[in-house]
Amino acid sequence: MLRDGINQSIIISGESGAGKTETAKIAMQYLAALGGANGMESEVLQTNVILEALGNAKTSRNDNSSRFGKLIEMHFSETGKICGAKIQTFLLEKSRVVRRAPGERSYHIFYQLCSGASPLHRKKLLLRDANYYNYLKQSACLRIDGVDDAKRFSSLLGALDIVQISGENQMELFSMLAVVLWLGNISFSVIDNENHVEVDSNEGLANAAKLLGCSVPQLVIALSTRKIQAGKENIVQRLTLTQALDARDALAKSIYAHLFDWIVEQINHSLGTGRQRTRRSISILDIYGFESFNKNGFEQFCINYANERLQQHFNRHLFKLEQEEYLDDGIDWASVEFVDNADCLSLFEKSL
Ligand SMILES: Nc1ncnc2c1ncn2[C@@H]1O[C@H](COP(=O)(O)OP(=O)(O)OP(=O)(O)O)[C@@H](O)[C@H]1O
Repeated sequence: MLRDGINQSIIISGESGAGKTETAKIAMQYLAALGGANGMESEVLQTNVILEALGNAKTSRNDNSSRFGKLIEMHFSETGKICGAKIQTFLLEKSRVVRRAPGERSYHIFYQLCSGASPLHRKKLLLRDANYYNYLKQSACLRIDGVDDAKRFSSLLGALDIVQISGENQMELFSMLAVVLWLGNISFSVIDNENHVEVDSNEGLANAAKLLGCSVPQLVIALSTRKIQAGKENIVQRLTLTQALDARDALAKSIYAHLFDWIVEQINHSLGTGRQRTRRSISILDIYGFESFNKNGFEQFCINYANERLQQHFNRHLFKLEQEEYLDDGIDWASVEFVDNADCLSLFEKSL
């Protein structure tokens, strides 16, 4: 980069468990050692701790599997010292927050928070142990051998401080995580023979509403009814049990995905603000591997197709991919929806 004045990129690809994330970290550590001078390098390295807590999880293949793609752009001064960085993330696996295969875990941060939060945090967040929450206990895997979640939580707090996420923002982050957990404990009762529901009045409902800053009736309306416009009139309809469970899970996934984007924004703010912007950069791309499922050819086709198209995405920035869960066969795998590109969309639809 310094010799030729040309920016460099390192693309790390491979299937899940191949070692992409570890390799990316080693590459970052190497660049930080070469270009370290003003403390910025330790900020850049600490971003890994935060992003792994929020974006990595135990899967059947890898105890620390990245469930998102990451592009980190490290900026250097004329003399080759790190002077800033920018992170872009892609394709967070949202469905993991509400559902996953047995023996796998949700995102590390939930277990870290439940086992490592201080008594004061626990009180403010109305927090219980991980095995109290349906979203966490459903896959019958709360711990990872050799991993101390409480210790990791303490490292996470240190990293959040180093990256200059304020105490107030840290509390907001933890509150929203607690909301997600309490949402999973909200249940519904069927009240008629058309399967319409009302929300059970339990502590999940009360705590989620309190942490969200809304009233219980407001949350009840949001989770159990929908508004339909008929002419000039708004008609409120009760949801069926399936619809209400979907609405609850969609809210949990959406909060988590926004939280993830928000923390990346905060990190970028901290790594970029007031620092010297240069044109010299080395980028490291770490994109997670799609697992291979041998159920049928169509799934394999989608996985291959997605991988191929992902490469093009990063090369040409032509279209946007959005991860969606593939619901109707009960398998929790990542299908891919192509957006903003008629070509890809029509090919994808044809395959369906
Ligand atoms: N260089 C290395 N030295 C020691 N162990 C490693 C190294 N690279 C990988 N491993 C081991 O392999 C495991 C999986 O590596 P890693 O998480 O980097 O895979 P990955 O390709 O990023 O997987 P995924 O796509 O699921 O995120 C690590 O947790 C670690 O135990």
